Amino acid sequence: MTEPFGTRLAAAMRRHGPLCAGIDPHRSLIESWGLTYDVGGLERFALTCVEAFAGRVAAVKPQSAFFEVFGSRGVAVLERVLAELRESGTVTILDAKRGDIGSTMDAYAQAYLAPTAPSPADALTISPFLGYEALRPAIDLAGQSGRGVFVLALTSNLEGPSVQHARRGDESVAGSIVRGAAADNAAARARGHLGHVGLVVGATVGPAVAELGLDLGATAAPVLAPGFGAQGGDVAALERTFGSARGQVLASSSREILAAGPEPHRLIDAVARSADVLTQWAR
Ligand SMILES: O=C(O)c1cc(=O)[nH]c(=O)n1[C@@H]1O[C@H](COP(=O)(O)O)[C@@H](O)[C@H]1O
Repeated sequence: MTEPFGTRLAAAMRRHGPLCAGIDPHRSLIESWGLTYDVGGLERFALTCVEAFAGRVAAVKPQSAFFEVFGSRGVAVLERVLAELRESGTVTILDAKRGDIGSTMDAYAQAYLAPTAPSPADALTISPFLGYEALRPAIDLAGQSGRGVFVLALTSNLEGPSVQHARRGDESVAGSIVRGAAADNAAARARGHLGHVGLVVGATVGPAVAELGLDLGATAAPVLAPGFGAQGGDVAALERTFGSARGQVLASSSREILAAGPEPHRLIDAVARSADVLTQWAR
């Protein structure tokens, strides 16, 4: 894999619009598709998503938890999903929010981001709340392998601000994460490219980016913005939150798109509708 993650993702966003389609096989969704909530139903659901999304969307984000809930057979389905998306050339972001002490983080990095990873993704979501530098093995290995990471900064859930807005001196926790990503993307930024260290900033965080004084535009970070759709985030919310950094934003939507299933053509239409709206906004 020679081309860096940031440039591959930017090309996919230009081609398909800045939408990431999430594969979150909730029990209620599987059942609403007329499937049984078991490994067979999971597999049918997830592979239908692959059929609809592969080659049609900038990125696909399978949520690991919904596969892990079925044990090793569910993880095998996740591995198949990643393999089929990889074969189609679609950018994959595995949402597993890994974060641990550095020596353990190294094993997570080997598991998902190494050239030898058994079931690699193009990028992995990671959690910095054991300290940004604890993530170093994943950040560095991703860069070396042409892969990426998305570091949680301002999450879309109501509980996030109690940690992420906290300050030490003048700097908020989120601010220190944004500063870390900017430093790790400095070389890509100097070349005018997106870097391999992305940030997660929810589409629902409202004025927090501005209030905390975060300059996302200076980070060269791709910004994954979950919360678009089912959690209430829309284009107006994205504009309020990201403004001039809009060119870096990859909005992510799961339930709103998945509710259009099970017919693949309806999923394809749902993705196209969201991608169109986002493309108009990002211009
Ligand atoms: O990292 C994420 O993707 C994520 C971060 C965040 O702050 N909020 C958030 O909702 N997510 C994930 O994004 C997806 C949102 O799904 P929907 O609300 O159904 O679109 C879920 O897989 C969440 O785990």
